[in-house]
Amino acid sequence: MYYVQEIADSIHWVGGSDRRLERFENMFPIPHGVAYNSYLIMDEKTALIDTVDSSISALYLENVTHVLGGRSLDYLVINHMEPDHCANIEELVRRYPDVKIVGNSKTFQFIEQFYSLNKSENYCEVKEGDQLALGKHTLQFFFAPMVHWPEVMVTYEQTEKILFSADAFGTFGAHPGTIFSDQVDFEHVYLDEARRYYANIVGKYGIQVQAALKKLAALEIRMICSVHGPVWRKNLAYILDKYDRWSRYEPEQKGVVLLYASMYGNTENVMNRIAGKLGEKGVRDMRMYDVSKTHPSYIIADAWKYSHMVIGAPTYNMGLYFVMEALLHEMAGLNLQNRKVALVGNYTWACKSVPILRNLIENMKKMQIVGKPFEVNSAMKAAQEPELDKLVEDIYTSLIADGYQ
Ligand SMILES: Cc1cc2nc3c(=O)[nH]c(=O)nc-3n(C[C@H](O)[C@H](O)[C@H](O)COP(=O)(O)O)c2cc1C
Repeated sequence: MYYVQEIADSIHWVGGSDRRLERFENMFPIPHGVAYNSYLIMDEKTALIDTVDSSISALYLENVTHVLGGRSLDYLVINHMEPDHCANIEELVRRYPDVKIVGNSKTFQFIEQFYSLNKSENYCEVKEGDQLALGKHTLQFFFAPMVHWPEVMVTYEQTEKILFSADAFGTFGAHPGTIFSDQVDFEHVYLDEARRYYANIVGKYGIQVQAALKKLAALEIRMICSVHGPVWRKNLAYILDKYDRWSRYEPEQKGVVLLYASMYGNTENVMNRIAGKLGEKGVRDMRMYDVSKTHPSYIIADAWKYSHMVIGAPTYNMGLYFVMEALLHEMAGLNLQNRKVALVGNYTWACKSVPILRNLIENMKKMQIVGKPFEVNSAMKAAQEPELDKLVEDIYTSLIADGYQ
């Protein structure tokens, strides 16, 4: 049976949550599920903003039917053509054959690639800044290309001053029973997942996010309605500030992420010793990951959060341990930049891990290698203690120079 909420005068949330799906995009674990939001405006004309994933189609269509209350659907606005928001376009057109589909030229190109609608007479193409009057409400469209697909646009409702923001400001995590960010302890319930969503899905496109934020700064926004996660009606500056920081690749927090690969425990031992020594110096903000154990999306999210990384890995078949190599390629692909990085390499007969690690890091933008990379020949020996202490001191000095307290 339907479940909907009116979020503003005549504007209804008609989405839902999926807590069964193991991996979002078949890649990212989602232990807290995921929410798919769609919004229906009931005015002289009716307008539905985006749709949802096929996993919740049945509930979604009941929601839409219930709110429409026997009326027809006049407009279907497609801000984003990713299938987790578009799965219901064909069914909606079948049910409401006269519905006007509102999008830009790229939207319609993608509709035709994904579906076999053959309903171009229903297309209502908009350009940057165009307006659509529904009665009391007027929608205005702004393009946000590559946040994070080329066709993406956002829709601004002028009367209630609501931004329907597509994937922007979204997060992993199903609705916990409430749909507004101020009804939960966002900082503890959602923030880590919002960062993981941003870093892994939108992170590559910092320049484009910055351009979109600049455009939106000209609007008075009272509510942000993303297609994932909670609706923002209070403290909007909080999430806007996070997006601004994340998209500038500026660390949120001074601190150290230690990530290592290790087969027999010798690299792990050195990483533990580094963390222990940093702890003795008073560093509290540290996260340590075995890259073979933790899904890369979590490590990448923390790399986005913290200012420093220590990366350790063994040499493997004259190269770098595969899992570490894959993770660093992923980080580079997501455009992570502006971090301070210390390196640890291990080998038994010829050390390749250090030069490869150095090369991968130096090929990323604005990365700074801290201290002298520490090489372990199979297992660390007591004679290397002063050298390790020096590296730890260099990491600590760099943290303090960055303002760590
Ligand atoms: C399949 C395999 C390939 C390896 N290839 C190399 C290599 O090309 N060069 C080298 O010096 N050591 C190589 N090693 C040795 C490890 O890098 C070395 O034993 C290291 O100390 C392991 O670190 P860990 O104790 O953290 O796992 C290889 C080890 C394995 C299991």
